[in-house]
Amino acid sequence: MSNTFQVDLRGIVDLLSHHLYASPRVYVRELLQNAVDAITATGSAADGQVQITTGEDELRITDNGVGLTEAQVHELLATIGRSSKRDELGFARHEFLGQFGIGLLSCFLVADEIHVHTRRAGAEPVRWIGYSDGRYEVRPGEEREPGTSVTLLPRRGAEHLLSGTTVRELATLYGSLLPVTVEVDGERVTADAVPWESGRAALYAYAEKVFGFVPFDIVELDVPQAGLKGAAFVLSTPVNPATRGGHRVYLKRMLLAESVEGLLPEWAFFARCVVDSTELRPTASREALYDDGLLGETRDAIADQLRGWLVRLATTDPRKLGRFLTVHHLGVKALALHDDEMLSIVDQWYPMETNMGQVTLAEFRERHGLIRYAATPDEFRQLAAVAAAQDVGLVNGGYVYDSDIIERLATVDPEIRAERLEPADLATRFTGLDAEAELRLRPFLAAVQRRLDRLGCEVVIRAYEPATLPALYLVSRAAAFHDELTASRDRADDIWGGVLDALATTAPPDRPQLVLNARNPLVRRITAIGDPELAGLAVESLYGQALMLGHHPIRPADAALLTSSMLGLLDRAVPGSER
Ligand SMILES: Nc1ncnc2c1ncn2[C@@H]1O[C@H](COP(=O)(O)OP(=O)(O)OP(=O)(O)O)[C@@H](O)[C@H]1O
Repeated sequence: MSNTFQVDLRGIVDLLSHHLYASPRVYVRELLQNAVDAITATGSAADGQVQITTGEDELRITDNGVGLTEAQVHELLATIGRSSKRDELGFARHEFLGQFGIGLLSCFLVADEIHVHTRRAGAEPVRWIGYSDGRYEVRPGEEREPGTSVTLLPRRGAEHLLSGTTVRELATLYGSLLPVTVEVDGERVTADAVPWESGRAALYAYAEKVFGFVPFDIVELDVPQAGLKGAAFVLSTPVNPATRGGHRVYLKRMLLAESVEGLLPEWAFFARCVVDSTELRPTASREALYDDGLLGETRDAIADQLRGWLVRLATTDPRKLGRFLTVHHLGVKALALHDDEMLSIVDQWYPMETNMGQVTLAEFRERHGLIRYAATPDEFRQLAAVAAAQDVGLVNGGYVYDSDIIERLATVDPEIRAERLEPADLATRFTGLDAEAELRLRPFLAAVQRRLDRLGCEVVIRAYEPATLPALYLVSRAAAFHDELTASRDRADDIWGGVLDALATTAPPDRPQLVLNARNPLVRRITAIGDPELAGLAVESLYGQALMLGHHPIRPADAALLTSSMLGLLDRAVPGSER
């Protein structure tokens, strides 16, 4: 025995109201959509008129569309899931907004009765009344022009959803770009033109009004395979790339939603779009885009257009690109750690701080071959001038993400070489003195070494540029670690002190170095004075100055030394004897 499924209308309405549609307010959209489809079916949308009137007891929407015959009323209005908008094979017909045959049911979210008064040209007028409990009646209708009026009698408690203000607001929201004329209580809610066909000035005004910001720039979007046109507004203030921005999407000129995701690739966090598409498909609730192959292609095409904008900006207006990166660099760089395209944009266009000025990594590679970088701002400050004087290019990798970006570039592209420069590496580039000079300076070095021994520092003398720099304090990473340990040891109690001592003994023995510059005139004079006490005070003072220059931490012992050397020098410098 074969039977037919029975459908419980209350169950269906409950399903729609609580699970399919996010809000009962969608009923206005569904009614508008039916009216527009009925007009589309006449083939002359330009003359399409949709009038909505609101009142105490009812809401009415009238269209001059195709209307329905009595047979169609039975077949289409009274059969859930039946739609005139599919072809014989059951596929959605391209020209219509609706496709599922359930939209009208959404009216039961706000009304207990739906009255449809309709006439098809050449047929008799019909009146259909549907009740939320699943009954319906069909009777002959009063004379009327071809077209349809749908009247809703509000459910108790839902009256506010049918009020003039709410309906005007909803009709404007969903329908303002529709290609027919829509009026609510005699007031037109449809615009004369879509924003992206109204010129750039109109687009700027649109962004400000609808999105609430003046865009940094506007990129016009055109994806023919999706019948998509629109605009991307580039944000003029930084945003967190993790907060996914939504886009305003229209399908066949009807608003799908104000905050649609998935239209842009993740890296395009800096843009908000408004688009209209004739080919992209909605989900059944019409609140999101159906994620199919076409959406993927569209995303790729929009990505290309945004990338094209960035590249164009780089060639036509690099200063503007610079401004863009100033605003969005944190986001752009954060994404560059995961996204190869962003990585390449950063590589090509983002100027980084180097000891040769602000240059992009791509330019830097061109000039220096290898990307040498300092991993912290302190290391950079220590090394920048000296490295520049030696003609060693150095990037400050100390800003957020910069070192990681440099390292990732080298991982992604085997052609790119990157190397972290350590202060100690620099010492190997300094020139040693000739044997005779070494011999001559030995007593001097031995004397000053004795004074600096207790600070754990080794004094050496080398010739290097710039000659204006008298001394450098160079710490290798291992030595820096060792220094931190000693500083902690000084502060720790006995138990921890023991542990730290054990660690310290395993730390490599390379001590921080105070490298005096044999090319510096002051250093030359210091090494030549016969007075060992004065020479000692001067070197201690240079030690303090080198510490500060490199932004090294000043330990209590360093501070004490600085004070005593300064006072000692003053004592020597100020003439007169104690009274
Ligand atoms: N104003 C109208 N004029 C003419 N026919 C209409 C009108 N409103 C509804 N209909 C007919 O009733 C059918 C069912 O409408 P309903 O809104 O339930 O579904 P749909 O529009 O086909 O699809 P969807 O569920 O995607 O909105 C429509 O396919 C259409 O044939």
